[in-house]
Amino acid sequence: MGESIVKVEKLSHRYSVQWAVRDINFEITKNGIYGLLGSNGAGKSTIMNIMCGVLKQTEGKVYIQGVDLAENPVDAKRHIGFLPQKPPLNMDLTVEEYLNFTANLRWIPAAEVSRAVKAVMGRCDITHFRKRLIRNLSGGYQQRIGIAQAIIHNPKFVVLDEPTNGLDPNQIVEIRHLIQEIAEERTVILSTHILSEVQATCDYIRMIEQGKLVFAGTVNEFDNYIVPNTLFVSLAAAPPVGELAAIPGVSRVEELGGSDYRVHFTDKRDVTNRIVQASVARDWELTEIRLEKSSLDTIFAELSKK
Ligand SMILES: Nc1ncnc2c1ncn2[C@@H]1O[C@H](COP(=O)(O)OP(=O)(O)OP(=O)(O)O)[C@@H](O)[C@H]1O
Repeated sequence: MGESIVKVEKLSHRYSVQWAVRDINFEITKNGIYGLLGSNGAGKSTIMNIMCGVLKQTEGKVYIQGVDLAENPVDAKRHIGFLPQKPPLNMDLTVEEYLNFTANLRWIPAAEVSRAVKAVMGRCDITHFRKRLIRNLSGGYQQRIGIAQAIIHNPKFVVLDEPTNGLDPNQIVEIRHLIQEIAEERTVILSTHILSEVQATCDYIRMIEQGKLVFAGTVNEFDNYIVPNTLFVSLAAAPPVGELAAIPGVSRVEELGGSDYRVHFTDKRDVTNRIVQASVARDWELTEIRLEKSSLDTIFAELSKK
């Protein structure tokens, strides 16, 4: 096991009377991209704000590189870069003015500010916009500036709260790419409520639901853990539903209207083959067959059962 990058111990947080986060424990010892996944209101921002020292927890401990965040916030924060859900941009500054300002906030020595700003603008591919007012840039570029301010002091640990939220599909691809680049040298934790976002960008998943940690592992482990168990099948020459249900391995068939069916199964590979073979043999005119992806709600329901 490598050195501890982040350790969260018995973390709980209460806003007035309601617990938003309850008894969260995890440790990160390997570099990579960690996805903090959970539906809206699950507690992701609360955990991230606490891990970055922006919100003081009700109970529990957070250690960054072994430094207790509550006891030595200045030391611990030198290792943290944070992009909150609402990027802290000053729209009336130019990109360069704003990054100079954030470099000072991050205790970069005066003699090194200009070099650090230049380096981070190059890293985030915003150098050509350095003289532009932030308000005049697109959402994707504003998000790049948000990421630039988070890494200007070269932290080991970067926290990005919903970094692709509100961006268009092209901007999402570009920001994901940038996140993957910056994660080559450091640990990144990002939050999202979109499962495909985690699958596209992350190496590891921490899943939170109703303030509790319900899964911690690699993206592959997550995909294997939550195996979909339904197929969508479309048959132009629809057979009596009993014939489909009689195929070995099929546990139940739902009629979705027209020529569409949802087939519940116990073994994916066998059932897919058998449906294709039966369709050819009996002229059912198969036009579509695909695994149905589990929604976050279904996954959460499955995880709660395990
Ligand atoms: N300042 C606050 N005062 C009271 N309750 C709050 C406050 N901030 C968050 N909450 C509540 O705490 C719970 C967790 O919220 P949090 O913002 O951490 O969730 P989230 O997973 O980040 O959701 P989202 O994706 O919608 O931002 C929610 O029930 C939310 O309503």
